Amino acid sequence: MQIESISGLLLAGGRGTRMGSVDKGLQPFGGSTMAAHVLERLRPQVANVAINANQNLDAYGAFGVPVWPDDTPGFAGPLAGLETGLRRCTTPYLLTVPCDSPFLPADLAARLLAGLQAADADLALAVTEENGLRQPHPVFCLVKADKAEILSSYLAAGGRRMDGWYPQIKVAEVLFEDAAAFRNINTRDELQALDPARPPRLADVVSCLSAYDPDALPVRDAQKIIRDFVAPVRATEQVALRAALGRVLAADIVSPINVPAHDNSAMDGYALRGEDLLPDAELRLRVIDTVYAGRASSAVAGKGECLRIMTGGVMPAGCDSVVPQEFVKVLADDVIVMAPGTIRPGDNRRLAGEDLKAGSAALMKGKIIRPADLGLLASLGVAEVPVQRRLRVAFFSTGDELRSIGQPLDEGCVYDSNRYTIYGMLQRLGCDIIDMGVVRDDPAALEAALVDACENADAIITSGGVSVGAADYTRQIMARLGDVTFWKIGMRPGRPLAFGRIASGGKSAFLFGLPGNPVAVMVSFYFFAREALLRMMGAEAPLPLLKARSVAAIRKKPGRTEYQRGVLSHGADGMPEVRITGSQGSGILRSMSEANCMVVLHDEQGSVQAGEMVDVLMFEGLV
Ligand SMILES: Nc1nc2c(c(=O)[nH]1)N[C@H]1C(S)=C(S)[C@@H](COP(=O)(O)OP(=O)(O)OC[C@H]3O[C@@H](n4cnc5c(N)ncnc54)[C@H](O)[C@@H]3O)O[C@H]1N2
Ligand code: MOO
Ligand SMILES: [Mg+2]
Repeated sequence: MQIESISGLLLAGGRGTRMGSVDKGLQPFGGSTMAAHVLERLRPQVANVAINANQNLDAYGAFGVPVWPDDTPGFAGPLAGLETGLRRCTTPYLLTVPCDSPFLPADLAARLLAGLQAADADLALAVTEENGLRQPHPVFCLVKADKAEILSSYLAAGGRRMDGWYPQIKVAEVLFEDAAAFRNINTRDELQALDPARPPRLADVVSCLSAYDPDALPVRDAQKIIRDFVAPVRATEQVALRAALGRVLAADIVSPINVPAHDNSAMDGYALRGEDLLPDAELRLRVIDTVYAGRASSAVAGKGECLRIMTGGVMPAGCDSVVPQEFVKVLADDVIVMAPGTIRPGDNRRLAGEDLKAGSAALMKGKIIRPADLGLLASLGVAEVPVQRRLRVAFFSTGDELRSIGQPLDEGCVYDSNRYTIYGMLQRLGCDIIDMGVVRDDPAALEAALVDACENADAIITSGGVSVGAADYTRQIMARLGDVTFWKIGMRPGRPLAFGRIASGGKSAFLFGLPGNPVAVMVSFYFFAREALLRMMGAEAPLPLLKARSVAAIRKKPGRTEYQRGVLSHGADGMPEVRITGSQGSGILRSMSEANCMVVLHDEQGSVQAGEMVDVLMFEGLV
């Protein structure tokens, strides 16, 4: 075996000066550390692994492999690490890799060995070609272990250059096509930018759009950015079956049994052998036993025999069909007759596993559990189910003019209604809510509220202050706390929207800064926040748009999406029809309350003629 002849050495002995004198290998990366990533890629390629390190020896020791500091003192560079490794190497070859190149090729050892052997060399190093220039990577090298002496005398003479001892040995270069695999990470910025566990930035997500104008953003682009940016919360919990109602299933549920477990009767009647049925003559059968649901019979029906059977009773041996009792004549206690053509073979038999087969997926991960699902799970005997942990959503209203219920309504003030509509919408989604009340138009208060929310919630919903008014501090503070962007969306109502992620105290939360107007807040919630929150909960539940006939003409300009409050009912022909209700001003909550749906008039749509079909979103049944 080739692997058996090679030992691996992770070079982690540097000072990491370019990263601010930190130990590079131990820097967090991709959910662990850079060294852990390199080790993971190196291990399968070699017989054994060791680490060359000069600081934090305990931390490196925690990887469970030998840790060797340089024999040559004074941070003499990677060559000192190579020397240390060669002297301790117990196999014919030593392969070195640096601790700051986490993407190293999976076939590094095999290809260097092939190159070394083909050239009958003592050392093989990796090279790549970038823009026609040959780029050597001398720290990715495979060396014959018996060259330790030569290297030691070079070091002892004060030599430090990686290639300084090449004249004394035979060196082979091995060309690798994938230059990116040798990328090394030198600065904190590179560390962040290349970290596979790094959450995307809004700028990354936005760059996927062909055209992006934050001041004229189409609804569907805003929805796409939000969808691509939010990430599901990973935590799950096990709950008792009833407690799972409305929760999001965290794993597929595989049926442990057939449902039903046996072939059984769908009718109260007589179980018989289909082959006994006569096409054109009356059939007379002898009743040999009775089968009740839950009490099977051991009797076996022979030719001309049947069993009385109840709905749900297990089909007796030999029988494959059931005739309902109202279709037969009972001649005596144990004799029935039936007319020809009353049933066909196989009728009224429910097959084992016709509901669910053992081993098949009964429910898929990501499903929001409804009453039917509870029943289905119960039919499998499942007592507990894994669900996503509830999403924690903090929300508050902003504005000096807002008063809470119970406070006197001072001049120029309004009662805070947004906190109640948001409460209702979040409750229906099944979130754990943190109601943070009203926050004054004061930068310090606003910042404190956002920081508090960020540290305690997965998502934050605010209302007000995202437009351009003089007291709208929200924008500046949100932008300061994280990666937040402000949009003017091509829609009515709900034009301004803030969206992003803020961070504080090592925690982060997705932020939806909804506009203050009471109808705009609801429309923005339903058409932007709802799907994103569901996605964070691990569920995909696109808005269920239906079609209805518009009773009257609706004026509409193409080029923006309009959400009009509507009342859906049934027309004279029984088909659904919708009429627009009340004033459509974005502060008029009464018409929102009167409505039972929203009429959605899309970007490209112009005015609607009476009788034309339009999309509607029903409020009832909407999570
Ligand atoms: N010059 C411009 N002015 C406005 C624009 C614009 O583009 N240029 N956009 C308008 C649109 S559209 C909307 S929507 C609002 C959004 O404004 P804000 O998000 O900054 O919200 P506020 O100014 O704080 O409040 C607007 C309105 O809503 C009432 N409100 C706010 N919060 C509540 C609450 N919790 N309960 C009840 N009512 C609330 C508030 O009193 C205001 O009347 O901006 C337009 N202006
Ligand atoms: O569009 Mo604003 O959002 O009019 O209320
Ligand atoms: Mg404002």
